[in-house]
Amino acid sequence: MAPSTASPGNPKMPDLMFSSAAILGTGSFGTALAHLIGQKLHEVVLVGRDAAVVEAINQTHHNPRYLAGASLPPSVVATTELQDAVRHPLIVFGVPTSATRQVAHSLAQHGLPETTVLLSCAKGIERGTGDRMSVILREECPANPIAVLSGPNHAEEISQDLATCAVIGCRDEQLATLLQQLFTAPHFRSYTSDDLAGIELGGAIKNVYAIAAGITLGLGLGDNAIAALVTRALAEMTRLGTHLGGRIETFAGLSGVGDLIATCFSEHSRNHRVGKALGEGQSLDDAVNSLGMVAEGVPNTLSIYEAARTAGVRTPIIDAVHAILYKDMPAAKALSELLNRDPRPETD
Ligand SMILES: NC(=O)C1=CN([C@@H]2O[C@H](COP(=O)(O)OP(=O)(O)OC[C@H]3O[C@@H](n4cnc5c(N)ncnc54)[C@H](O)[C@@H]3O)[C@@H](O)[C@H]2O)C=CC1
Ligand SMILES: O=C(CO)COP(=O)(O)O
Repeated sequence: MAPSTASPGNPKMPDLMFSSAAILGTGSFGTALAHLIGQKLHEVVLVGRDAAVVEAINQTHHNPRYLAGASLPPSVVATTELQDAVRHPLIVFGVPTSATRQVAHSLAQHGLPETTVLLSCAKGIERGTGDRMSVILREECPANPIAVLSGPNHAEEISQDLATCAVIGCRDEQLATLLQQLFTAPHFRSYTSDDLAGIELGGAIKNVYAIAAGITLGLGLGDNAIAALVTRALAEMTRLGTHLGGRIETFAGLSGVGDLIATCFSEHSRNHRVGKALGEGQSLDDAVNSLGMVAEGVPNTLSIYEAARTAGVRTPIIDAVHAILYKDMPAAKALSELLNRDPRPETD
């Protein structure tokens, strides 16, 4: 690996294009990102905890367990050793939100250099603290430059080189531009922003609405119902997200309405699939177990519901999903209660 050098202007900033990277998490998104940036870097190390998945990646350059359609370039190697990540100038977090704090803590204990850039891609907030992932990374690795990436980015489509866009959130403009260069490909366009809160909150909150959209489908409702749901979900996401620190325009962007549309209308979305199973009458346990992958909206319905209650923000759709998932309310009853609330103006 040719390490990046530090900029004389900013000792924390690599002034060259990244030469290599580590991606934490050998799941769907980690694999899709390895496919994407593995074509641009001469070394990408995928770090996973499952030895069988790691071995399959190294032997076949595919990940049949999580993303069967993805082919991985020769630059991508997998390992179970977290220690291997710390020699790379960029570490991408592709583990679920529930694992981010513990993984970041372990990294810090493995001698993480202060110049290493940490890029969070997980979509959720921490239960109990309500912390966004970039806040957790700041707490666990206080000296490191931190950025986030989000948008309508189904792993299945990225790994097939199907076109999409993402937004990279970073307060350091120079670093944002470096990351934008790395996450640019003929089929992948990146934008930059300094609104980390807005980007992360949009990505987290939309997962709850993707479950709601799946429930709507599972209940056999039509296109009008899903369109109405997504529209009111955007209003609710914006109300809650701005209250929690995001900027209003960010919720109208890729990580807000963009990802909301992608997950509410796509069968690729695991959250959507869980919702559909619930709408069809399956139990939450059965729906999650048959998925075999992370559906962030399931734990995040709890963490986001709690954050909304603490903030005192009105969130009827999140409350309805919370009641279906965690209070055994039948989906049809939750829908009826949502529709029969007191009338109100559209824009208050
Ligand atoms: N799959 C997708 O299309 C996208 C996913 N994301 C986000 O990326 C994050 C990861 O999701 P996916 O890759 O889709 O999930 P996944 O279920 O496909 O894979 C999760 C990976 O994380 C690992 N993992 C789970 N718990 C762990 C722990 N405690 N410590 C270390 N590793 C652990 C698993 O072994 C697995 O390799 C989520 O926050 C998700 O919202 C973001 C954009 C798109
Ligand atoms: O966030 C995603 C696409 O942008 C993936 O959504 P799911 O986690 O619901 O599959």
